[in-house]
This record gives sequence, structure tokens and C-alpha cells, in this order.
Amino acid sequence: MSTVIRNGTVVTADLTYPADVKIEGGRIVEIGKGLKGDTELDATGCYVMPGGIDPHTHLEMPFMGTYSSDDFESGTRAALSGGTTMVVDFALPAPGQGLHDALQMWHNKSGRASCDYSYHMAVTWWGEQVFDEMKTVVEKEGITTFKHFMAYKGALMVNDDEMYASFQRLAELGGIALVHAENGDVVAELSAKLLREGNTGPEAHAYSRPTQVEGEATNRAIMIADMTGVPLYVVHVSCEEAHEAIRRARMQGKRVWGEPLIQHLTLDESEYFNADWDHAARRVMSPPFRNQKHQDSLWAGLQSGSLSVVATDHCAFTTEQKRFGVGDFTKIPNGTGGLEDRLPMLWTHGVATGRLTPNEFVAVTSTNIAKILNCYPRKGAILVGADADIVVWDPAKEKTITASAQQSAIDYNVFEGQTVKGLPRFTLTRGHVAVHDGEMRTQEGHGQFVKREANNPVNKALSSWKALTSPRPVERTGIPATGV
Ligand SMILES: NC(=O)NCCC(=O)O
Ligand SMILES: [Zn+2]
Ligand SMILES: [Zn+2]
Repeated sequence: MSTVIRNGTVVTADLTYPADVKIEGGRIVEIGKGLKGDTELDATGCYVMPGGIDPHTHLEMPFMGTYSSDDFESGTRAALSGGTTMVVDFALPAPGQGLHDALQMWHNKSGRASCDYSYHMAVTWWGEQVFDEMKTVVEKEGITTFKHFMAYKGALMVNDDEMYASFQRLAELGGIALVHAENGDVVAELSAKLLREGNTGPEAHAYSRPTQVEGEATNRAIMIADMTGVPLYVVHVSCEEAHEAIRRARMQGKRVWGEPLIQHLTLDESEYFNADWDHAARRVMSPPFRNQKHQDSLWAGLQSGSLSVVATDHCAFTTEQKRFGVGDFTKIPNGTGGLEDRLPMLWTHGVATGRLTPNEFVAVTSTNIAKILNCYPRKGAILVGADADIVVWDPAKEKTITASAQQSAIDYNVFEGQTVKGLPRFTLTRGHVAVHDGEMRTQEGHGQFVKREANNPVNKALSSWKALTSPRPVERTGIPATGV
């Protein structure tokens, strides 16, 4: 059975051209004019683009005494509804738990996914077992990216010596280090002080995590990555200080990527000053939303290429869960949703405003991350042989975002009331039409795990360069005799 997407304009990260796209066996088999298939999808007036890849989700994640409420079923349904066809979640070992154990737990949960998925592994503690298991996680399990939390002291946070050891191991294995960059010690001190002084509401969450703590940690992570020779990916970059560190590192030839979130690009800190406690608490995430200056910096980073990927960090908690933190902001589960809205929000605020071209939109929502994660061109491409993960994008289609119409399991939406223009007409996951003109046709369990190979081209280049420029002893003649 074949499907043809007819009369659309193909938009990839580097090309725009009119063509039909033929799909068979879950893959793209032909691109050209006048193609015929058993089923036809009309893409007149639409862009035919690689489906979005969200490289930062937390589905059914155990965190702060509860579990995030979107699981792999509702989370991937939300993703597909908004044109995202692959998610990358984080397998999170509990302190002392082995990596393979944690991975098994994530595999048990993800069987319900309706789009393809992969994982990053988190390094939440350090020891011989973690060192040993990293090798098999990379080489046998196909997980090559490892996240380090520099915040959440007393829970997920790792210290500099642990990060150094883990980064060094990743350099040997051809992996990539990811960091949540905030100075966790300073955040813990500021939080305690704020509470002592009677600042207990959600706004104190923002006060406890100023941009300086993110900037410092980003610089520190870049330095440790440079010392160990590992490529670095900084997640949820929210401010100019962190962006400046990444920009500078890239200008120095370091292999560093930055990932802003759609929430930080489009929402600001005024949300935390809302008089309604629930409204403010629903927006508590780390790092917190910033101000216009920082938003402008993030947009400029996407335009200039110093920031590479737009993600969501989708980690959705219900209002009831957020209320665990009434009277103590440090107990509000950290996280917001966005999976369903990332593409429409970025199109509306990015492409429709002229900040991004449609090709740049594809690059930052799909192709760049597929290359970084070493699954390009299977993912992130409209090419013969690629998986048919495709979004047929209707730039004229509009809606007003509202929780009552969303796929996500939670009872609110941080973008509530925003009108977006630019939405999927069809979303295909490996050829299956999961969204058909507003109708959800997702298949629970259709999603498959995407294994990834280590040693992507950037790893290879960086290790060659590090070998070439590494310290060497100077060959000397006439060495003085050692004293007796
Ligand atoms: N970002 C956030 O507040 N929650 C999810 C966990 C993380 O990525 O830090
Ligand atoms: Zn994080
Ligand atoms: Zn996260």
C-alpha cells in the first residue's frame, strides 16, 4: 500500500520546491511530479516538511515526589497533534540505581508511544558501576547522549569532579554530554534565604534562579567539556548569560550546542507575578521564564546559528500536583508542557514575524537535532529512504490554544488563549497518518525505539583535533643530571 502527498511544496532545512512525496513501507520511496499512489493526501497550499523532533521530554517522570502526568501515550499523541513525530525522553536512574535498570524501566513505559522515540541517559550519581555501564549503554543500547544536572542539589545534582569523570568517559566512548546548567549550590542557598524571609510563593522560584547562576554553570560546563574533549549540548538555555557563553565557545571553535525552549522564547517572568497562585505555579520550571532582553537574545541566537534547536522540556504536572508547593515554592514540581504547541507557536512567533525562514524553522525543529543525535537522514529529512515522519503544514490554518481541546493529560495550558496560525493538516509517523485534517488517528504502540550510533562526525573531528593539539613532552638534548 502506497500513499502520495500531492501538490505540496517540500520544505527542508536547505531547499524549497514543489513536489509530490510517495511513501511505502513507512519510508519515502519517491519524490517528484505527478506521482500516483493507493491513497492520496492533498497538500495544496501546504508545506511538506520533516516531522518535528522534540529532543527534550519527561514523560511519566518520577520527580519531586510525584510523576509527570503525560505518559508516553498522551505525550506522543500531543506531539503528533502538533506535528512532532519523534521525542527524546530522559532515562533517569535513581541514586545508586544502575543505568541498565533505569533503561528497562523506561522501555516498560514507552511501549505505549504512538510516534518514534529515543532516550538520553541521565548521570545522577557516579561510581564504578556507572562508568562500566556507560559503555554498554552506548555500544549495545544505542544511547549516546548523557545528561548531567548541575542543579537540584540533594536529588539529581552531580558535582564538578563527577561531571569531569563522566565527560571524560563520554569522550572515550564517542558520546555527547548534556547539561542542565544552573549553579545548584547557589540556588539552594538563595532558596533557603528567600523562605527564611517569608518569600514562599511561586515568584520566589524565579528569584532563586537568577540568570547569573545559569551563566556561571554554562561557562563551567563548557570548560569541563573542553578539558575532557567531549562535545557539549546545553539544554533549556533561557538567558543571554548562557547564550553568550555558548556563542563565545562556538566562536572559539568549541563543539557546543544550545537548546532554547519555546516557552522561554514566548513567555516571560510576569507570569510569576500573577495574583492567582495557580496561574503562577503552573509556570514554575527551571530555569524560570525571563524578560524581553533574554527572549531577544534567544531569537537572535536562532537567527544567527549560535543556538541550534528549539525544544519543550515537556514535563507536565496538574494543578493538583503544583499545589504540593502551597506555602513553600521549593516543593512546587518543576516543569511545564508544550509538546503540542512547539511547532505552531514557533511558526507564529518565528516564521510569521520574519524572524525565521521556513527552512530555518525546519532546521531548528528537526534537522539540526537529527544530525546532532546521529539519526539523520533517517529522521529530520525529506529524502528517498528516510522514514516517512512528515508534517503537511497548512500556514493558513488557525486556532486559539485552550486546555479543553488539547491532547495533553493536564488541566491547563501555559499558552492558553494564544492564537496560532500555521498548523498540521496531516502528520505522518513512519507512513501512518496519525493526524488527518484535525482528526486524531494515532495508534498506541506504533512508536519504535530509535537506536543511535556513537562517534558522529563532530565527535570524530573533535577527537582528531584534541589528539593533534594535546600536550606532548619536548624532545631535549643535554638534560642536566639529577642532583644526588
Ligand atoms: N525543567 C524543569 O523544570 N523540569 C524538568 C526537569 C529538568 O529538565 O530540569
Ligand atoms: Zn533540566
Ligand atoms: Zn528537562
